Amino acid sequence: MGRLIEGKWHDVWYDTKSNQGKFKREDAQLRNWVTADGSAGPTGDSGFKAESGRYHLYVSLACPWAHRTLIFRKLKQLEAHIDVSVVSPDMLEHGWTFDKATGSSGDALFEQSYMHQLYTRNKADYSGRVTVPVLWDKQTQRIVSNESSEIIRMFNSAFNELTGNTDDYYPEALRQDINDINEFVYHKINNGVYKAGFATEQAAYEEAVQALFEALEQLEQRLSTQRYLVGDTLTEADWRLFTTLIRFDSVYHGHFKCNLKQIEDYPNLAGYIRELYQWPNVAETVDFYHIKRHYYFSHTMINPTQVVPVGPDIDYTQPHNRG
Ligand SMILES: N[C@@H](CCC(=O)N[C@@H](CS)C(=O)NCC(=O)O)C(=O)O
Repeated sequence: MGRLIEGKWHDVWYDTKSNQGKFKREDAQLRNWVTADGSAGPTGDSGFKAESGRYHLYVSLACPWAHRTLIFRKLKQLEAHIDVSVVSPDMLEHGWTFDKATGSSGDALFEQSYMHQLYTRNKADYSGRVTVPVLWDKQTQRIVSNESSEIIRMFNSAFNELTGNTDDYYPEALRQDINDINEFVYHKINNGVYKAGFATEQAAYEEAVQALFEALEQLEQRLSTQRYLVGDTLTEADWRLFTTLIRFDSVYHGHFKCNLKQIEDYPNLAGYIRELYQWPNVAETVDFYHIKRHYYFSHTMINPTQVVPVGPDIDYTQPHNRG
């Protein structure tokens, strides 16, 4: 794990010392948008028109943020239009790699060894973390975006004319409600598990775990009276929650010490993740080998032996019993 400083790779862990042992996530820096006509999106430059074969998606199958983009690629039938490279689950001194011997598909575009080389290809003197997912533009040879929440919005609508798929996971009428629940889920759950897992002081850890489990209780209640996070419409908010919940019992519960309960202990949440897991084409985006291997093997300051646990053994194909 490390970061680029003016284009040079440095192998450093997150700095929690200056922040009372608390993990603080940095904002993604590369924030352009693919749009149907190539006009500028809410941020960044124009010139990224939705075209078949023009964009390439770099992901880790372990990463919950990258996982969102893989799900949207399936839901919106973009497989024929956007190809993918998968990094190795092992993220050690070089950060994300394309080492085929340890589970990467290889870098389909440039046959590079390391993800940080893609960032310096985009900007030679780049400074910042080298994260996945990344959406790359083959035409301008630039990174369009390294922010998953925005990549899924592009996938949701920009390519509709190409695919003919007009399913909408961010419908106009529900946007305020979706934004509100996203905000809650992001801070308390998606990033909440990381705040617990990467905390380096007891108080910081306990604070994060309390907030996380209070939030899970609230979601369990919410799903007792409605099918999805925003009423009875499945939206992006559900997919954003799903990628954290599906990793919870396998890695966050043990590795990140989020162990007051498992998701399996919450009847509504347990049924809900099964329903989403069983959604057409979604199960094939879930790879528990990459998920467990990445966290337990890469975070050597949390798990120095790098031993990956065998369990838990959970059947997500069981009936979800949600009507
Ligand atoms: N805001 C980003 C966060 C992505 C992110 O943090 N990805 C993790 C993998 S789960 C990563 O690449 N971490 C490497 C690092 O922080 O150095 C997004 O949602 O796309």
